[in-house]
Amino acid sequence: MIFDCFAKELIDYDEINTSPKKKLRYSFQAFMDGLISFPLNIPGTAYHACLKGRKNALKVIKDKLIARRKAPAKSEKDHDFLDDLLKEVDNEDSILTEEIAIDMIFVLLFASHETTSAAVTLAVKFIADHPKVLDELTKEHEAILKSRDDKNSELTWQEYKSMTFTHMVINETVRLANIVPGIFRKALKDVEINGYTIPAGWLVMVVPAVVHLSHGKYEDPLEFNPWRWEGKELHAGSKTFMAFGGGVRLCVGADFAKLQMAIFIHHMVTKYRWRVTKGGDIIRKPGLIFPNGLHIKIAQK
Ligand code: HEM
Repeated sequence: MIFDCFAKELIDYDEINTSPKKKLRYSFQAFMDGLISFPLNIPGTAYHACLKGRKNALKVIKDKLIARRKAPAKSEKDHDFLDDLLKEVDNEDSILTEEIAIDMIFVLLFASHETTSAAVTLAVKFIADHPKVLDELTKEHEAILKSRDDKNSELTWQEYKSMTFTHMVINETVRLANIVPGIFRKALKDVEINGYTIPAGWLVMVVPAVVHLSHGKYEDPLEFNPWRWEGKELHAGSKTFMAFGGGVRLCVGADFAKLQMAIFIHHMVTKYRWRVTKGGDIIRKPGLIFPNGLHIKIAQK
């Protein structure tokens, strides 16, 4: 659902009505599955499928771009991110080229869909497993509804900002989830660390899970305990919290992902009750995978 929504907003791509074999999502799936794999490019390997998935996805995006050049959006209603990018490509002073625009859309589709959907799925599971968390969330969100002047209003930005406990739940979910298994940096100069030297030019892979699940950094690190965030900074990365990375390369979609999660939680806890009926096992491949899905029985409150 999240992928379909993104593909529509970015390039007006209709995933639902595309034939199964041509679905962009499957190209991304193959790309993801072989992203961290032995680089053996022969048919049948995950690496080969990964390269093929990337090629197919880039072709779909390029075809969209060519088609849009021929038939630009007619009205504001039809306008999407691709139109904005093409406007920028055509700007004389711009450094953006059509190739960069295609890569950008590819990266956004890749970076956005699996991450947010895995986080939302895990939040559903964690909340179902922890009734006290559900109670606290329900209190927070019902208070928002009660204090509204206009009962028909949608969620407002101010209301979103007031969801302190929800943000604690989101942080705790992504801390345990470690959705992105590794963050990469390059040493620009020799770096001395604990008696070792990382030579200039070396690639460093930071593994957030090592920090997030460390007994030295978090008490009972494997426990889902949103209250551990009480009084702590909830909206920035740090040396002990890097679910969205950190520094200048901090995830550009972090706020958007958290907003999506908060809106989802708002509707879930104010309108529904659910319980897990099947699945919920998790494996890493290297992203989070639910091999048997997460089946829930859901009913209106
Ligand atoms: C729960 C959801 C998400 C998680 C856990 C997540 C996590 C991350 C992490 C760990 C990084 C690496 C940051 C670093 O190197 O310091 C990253 C980068 C990035 N993310 Fe996300 N992300 C999420 C959702 C999104 C969404 C919704 C978008 C797009 C709308 C997005 C777009 C990006 C992009 C473009 C980068 C590359 C930024 C750069 O290198 O400058 N992410 N994300």
